[in-house]
Amino acid sequence: MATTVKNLTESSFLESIPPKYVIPRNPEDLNFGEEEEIEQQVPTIDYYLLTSGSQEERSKSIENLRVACLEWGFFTVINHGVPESLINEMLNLCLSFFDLSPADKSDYAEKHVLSPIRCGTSFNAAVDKVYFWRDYLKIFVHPDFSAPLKPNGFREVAYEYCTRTREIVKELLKAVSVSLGLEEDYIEKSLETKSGLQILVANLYPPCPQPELALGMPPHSDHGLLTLLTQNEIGGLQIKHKDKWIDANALPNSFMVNVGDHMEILSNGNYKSILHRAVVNTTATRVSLVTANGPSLDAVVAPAPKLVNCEKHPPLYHGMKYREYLELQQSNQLHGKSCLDLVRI
Ligand SMILES: O=C(O)CCC(=O)C(=O)O
Ligand SMILES: [Fe+2]
Repeated sequence: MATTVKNLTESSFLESIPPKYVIPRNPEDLNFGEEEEIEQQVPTIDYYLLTSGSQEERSKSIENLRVACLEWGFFTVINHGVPESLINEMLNLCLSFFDLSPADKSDYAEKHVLSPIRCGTSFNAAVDKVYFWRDYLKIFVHPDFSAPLKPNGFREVAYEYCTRTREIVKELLKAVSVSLGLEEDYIEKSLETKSGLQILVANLYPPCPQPELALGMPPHSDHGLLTLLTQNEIGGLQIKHKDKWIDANALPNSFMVNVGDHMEILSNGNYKSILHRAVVNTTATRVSLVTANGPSLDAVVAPAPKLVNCEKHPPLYHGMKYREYLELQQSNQLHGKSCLDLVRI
């Protein structure tokens, strides 16, 4: 297995990064390190008002969600009801997983991209031309729940965490359906999200001696419908908004949510998946905790017929089975929206 970033940084004192981690700069990264401070404008969705508010509050929240998906592809969810203690426990257990010995992790190391438990470094070390400053653990947690045997307690806490976040996604998907002018249960029914794929991803970004030369994750969009992200107190997520990279600074006890490629396809391009990346820093280890929430693996995802009208709104994407898309995206280098480009008409 390729050396993890954690081992690289802990085994000796590093003054510079190995050449394999130096990211070639391209014009889209010109403002690297000069991100605009406009995080206060990132839309916020109050989950309590959306799900338990009055009819008027729900309608207003759905309208906020529509604008967030349309103009940003990204929003922050507050008042979601998941206890902070559960989130912290999950973050700590992920850190403990990365601390396990190589022998304890070997069963999961660099497995096939559709294996239920997989850990490794970079994005896909077998194909990455440059390595990213990131180690990861990816677990399929729905419709079948998997979990590593160690550390102790991981299984129980992950089960609870994933159940709670899936409930939030279910409610958000209903609201997104309505915001697109579809039946409330349209996404649930057409993409069989009751048996939808949920993947829990833990990302570890150890301190990096030359953060301006490396990236934790390259610019990319996510597969699936909605990705929920939380992190320890260290920031690093950036989103591309109106052609500029901006820091996505989390509000306390919130989830950052991004629109995934399959939402873009289903909405026939009305809601675009958002490009994002992770930057690293010299001083602190960052851990981010992601749940990727998608259709059923066997669902064929295509634009909703109601959003297609041959003259004004022709279909913009071919249908493709989610399993095939996922395998394609995860097996190749992660690069912008290159996977989505393959299904664009
Ligand atoms: O750690 C982050 O901020 C980004 C993680 C991410 O984009 C992903 O896991 O897909
Ligand atoms: Fe992502």
